[in-house]
Amino acid sequence: MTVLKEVRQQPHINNEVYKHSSYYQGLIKRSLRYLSSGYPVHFTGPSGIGKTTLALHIAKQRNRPVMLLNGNKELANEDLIGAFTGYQSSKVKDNFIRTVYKTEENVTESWTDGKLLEAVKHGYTLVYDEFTRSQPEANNIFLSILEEKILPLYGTKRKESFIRVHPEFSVIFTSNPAEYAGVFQSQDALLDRMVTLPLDHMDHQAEVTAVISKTNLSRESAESIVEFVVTARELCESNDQLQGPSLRASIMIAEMAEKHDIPIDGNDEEFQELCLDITWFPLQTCTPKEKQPQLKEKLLDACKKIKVG
Ligand SMILES: Nc1ncnc2c1ncn2[C@@H]1O[C@H](COP(=O)(O)OP(=O)(O)OP(=O)(O)O)[C@@H](O)[C@H]1O
Repeated sequence: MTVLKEVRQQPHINNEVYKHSSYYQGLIKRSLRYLSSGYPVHFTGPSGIGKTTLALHIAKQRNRPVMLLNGNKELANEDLIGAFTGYQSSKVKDNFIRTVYKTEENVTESWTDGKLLEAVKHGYTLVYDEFTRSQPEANNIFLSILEEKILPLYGTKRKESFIRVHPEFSVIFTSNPAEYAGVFQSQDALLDRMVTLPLDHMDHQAEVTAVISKTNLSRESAESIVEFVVTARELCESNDQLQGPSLRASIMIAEMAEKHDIPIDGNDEEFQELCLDITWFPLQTCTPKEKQPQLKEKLLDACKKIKVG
């Protein structure tokens, strides 16, 4: 199970993108409103568009400890609630009177709280990333949390049968749409209890700001890279959620060029290779086979147009 606990050390999130975008400011304000009214928020959209970053940013605004939980198909109730993890024994030897030797041994089972139990008990903000990757059975527990505000402790051999959810506890879910491989169809009942906000790729300016905030590149360089990636994205023919190269592609090209002193110049062979390496595969996944040969040419043409300075 991949569980990362972020309690005191909150992840550093550069919020330049959100600061300068009225779209994100509105989204953040509304999300915080839903969360503070007890409704979980769910960001859904294609890979690499910034769902997790946004969820963590919003979680941080709530001024409660933030816990990040990654969905995966191995996630089980004992990871979420907790489990008895072994035995603790203590032994007392009493030889105070020489002729009398007394020993007393106590054995108790030791319990470790699961991540969800900890978050629910102490009122953390939980970011449940890619929750649809977990088995629906594991996610069922969220129904009681969201509806009855209790966390049932079934199957744990604990004396109490449930614990009450802390009033400050809240959850932000993220997911890629259900068509993605390896993702389980999420339960309707669970989706019915959250406010689902579909996200799409960032707009051009927001994407440029994100690239600048991740590198030391000039605005002009970031603009050229994003322009190329957006052109590549627009070449994508599929209507489903596999939408070609994402913001991640723009950041990768920018970081690689910066780190390895590759000139941001469409006539430079190394830069052309970089453009193709980063965008070709995601583009291929959303293009019919018969159109793929021409596509490489189109990508290269778009890359060749880049000239900074
Ligand atoms: N506001 C932002 N400012 C700067 N960089 C950002 C911002 N949002 C996202 N990024 C960067 O874009 C990349 C993708 O972001 P993120 O992982 O949040 O996307 P995602 O939609 O959750 O992706 P996936 O579905 O694959 O998990 C990361 O490198 C992240 O740091």
